[in-house]
Amino acid sequence: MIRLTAEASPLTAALDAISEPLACTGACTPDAPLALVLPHGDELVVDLADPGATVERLLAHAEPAPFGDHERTRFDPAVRRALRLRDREGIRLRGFDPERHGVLAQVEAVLSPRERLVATLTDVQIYPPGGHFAGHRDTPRDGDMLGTLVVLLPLPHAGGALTIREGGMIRDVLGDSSGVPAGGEREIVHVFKDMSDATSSGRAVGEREAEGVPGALRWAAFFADVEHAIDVVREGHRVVVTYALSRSGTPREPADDRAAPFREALARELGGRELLPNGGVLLVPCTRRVIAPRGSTRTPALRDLRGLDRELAEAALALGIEVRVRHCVAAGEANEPANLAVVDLARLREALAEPAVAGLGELVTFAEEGHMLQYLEYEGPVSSLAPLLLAGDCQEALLVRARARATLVHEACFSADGYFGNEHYDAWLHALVAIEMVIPPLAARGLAEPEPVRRVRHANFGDGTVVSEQRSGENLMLVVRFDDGQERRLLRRFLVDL
Ligand SMILES: O=C(O)CCC(=O)C(=O)O
Ligand SMILES: [Fe+2]
Repeated sequence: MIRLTAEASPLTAALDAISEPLACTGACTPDAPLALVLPHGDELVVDLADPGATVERLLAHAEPAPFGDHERTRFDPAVRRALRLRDREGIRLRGFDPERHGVLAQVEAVLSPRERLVATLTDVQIYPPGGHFAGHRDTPRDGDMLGTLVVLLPLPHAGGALTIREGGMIRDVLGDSSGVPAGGEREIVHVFKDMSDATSSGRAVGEREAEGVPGALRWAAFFADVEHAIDVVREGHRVVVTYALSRSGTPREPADDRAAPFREALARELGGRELLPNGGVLLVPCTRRVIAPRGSTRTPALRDLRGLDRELAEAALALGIEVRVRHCVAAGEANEPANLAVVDLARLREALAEPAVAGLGELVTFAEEGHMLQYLEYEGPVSSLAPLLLAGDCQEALLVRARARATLVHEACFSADGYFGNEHYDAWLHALVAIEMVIPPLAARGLAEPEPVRRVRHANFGDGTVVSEQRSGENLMLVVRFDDGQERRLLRRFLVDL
């Protein structure tokens, strides 16, 4: 029977205590008059004294911005109403550079502590009054994409907050230019209410308040697979410069060892008898999706893991444990059926990597000790959560982190405004994965097998369990805990084996 260690386990407790931010924000001051330098040399000056003329200049070079609806590029103002500069390739923002201003280092510290990032300017977007962008994830451009950096130009506008959502919470990360405080959160109603706790550790961090600094640039960076949206702009024009953040392959020295509490808890568990005594797989669903090549059955590599997921895998490796990464499908958990997410199978199929879709079966609800577990039957070329849940006598354990649970459940209950990309997808997809930690049996961990339980019977005291044996001269004495709760020391010959 699967062991659900979601609540009680010291391992889940250690995991859930680790903070795992989805985003970070900050502000900085330009070091030259701001201008967008187009590839052929034209400059679109950002004149803070004359925002109207600035916007006119930008609009003269703009075209409607589309969005990605799976493989299609679409225009629909109900989903996205925005413009973008036509000459996006090779454009530069004079007065600001993510590396030079130290923004990249701040972003790395939060989103990629162990690998340097590269920022590539991808878009300049103009949200006019009424402009907005519905909830979406940023379409992977390649396997190295990690996140998105958004830099808000200091032009006056109201509304247009950038919000990120995961597990049913919306978090404001970039308010409007009047300085709506960042970090506010409100609940959205159409997804799991009871998942709200699961997101509490996902604070946007690092906000250095830009208020009072005229012309300051506010920025936000987030993992590309985090669902985010731009609220309706009520007044003025909201102009942002966006950068793709990609892994560079250059290692980085992390300031702190975030995974240490997990590594220490796992080391303790490995030294005890509770964790998978016969050996087995400890399955840890990931919080972040990985980017998988479309149509490929390739097993994701450790390096494909993002954020804390990778650090957890490395923590297990450091203890000499074999670690693998596998695809998985959505699973949900609740204490009563009414709280289970309504899984929209059609939408879920669309969100999964293609090889996984063929194997999707029926939605199954599973109850164990008053706990409901919902999952999808799955038979496919890549392994998933479902066969694990179906295997009655398996020695595997599922370690559901609060944050990963929110991710998995959220994946299964998309909002009414859909699941879009910021461009159509082509070769790459976001895919849900889990880390498999292969736990050796007790003997291989240097822990002897537990003593077999020995039961005995006494004519007067009834049945009991042998606690220890003692020699007393010629006599063998047994200490027996009888079923009445009493422990008695008796001569061996007055006891019969059961
Ligand atoms: O405008 C923003 O703040 C972000 C834009 C965005 O989400 C995108 O281009 O994908
Ligand atoms: Fe986006």
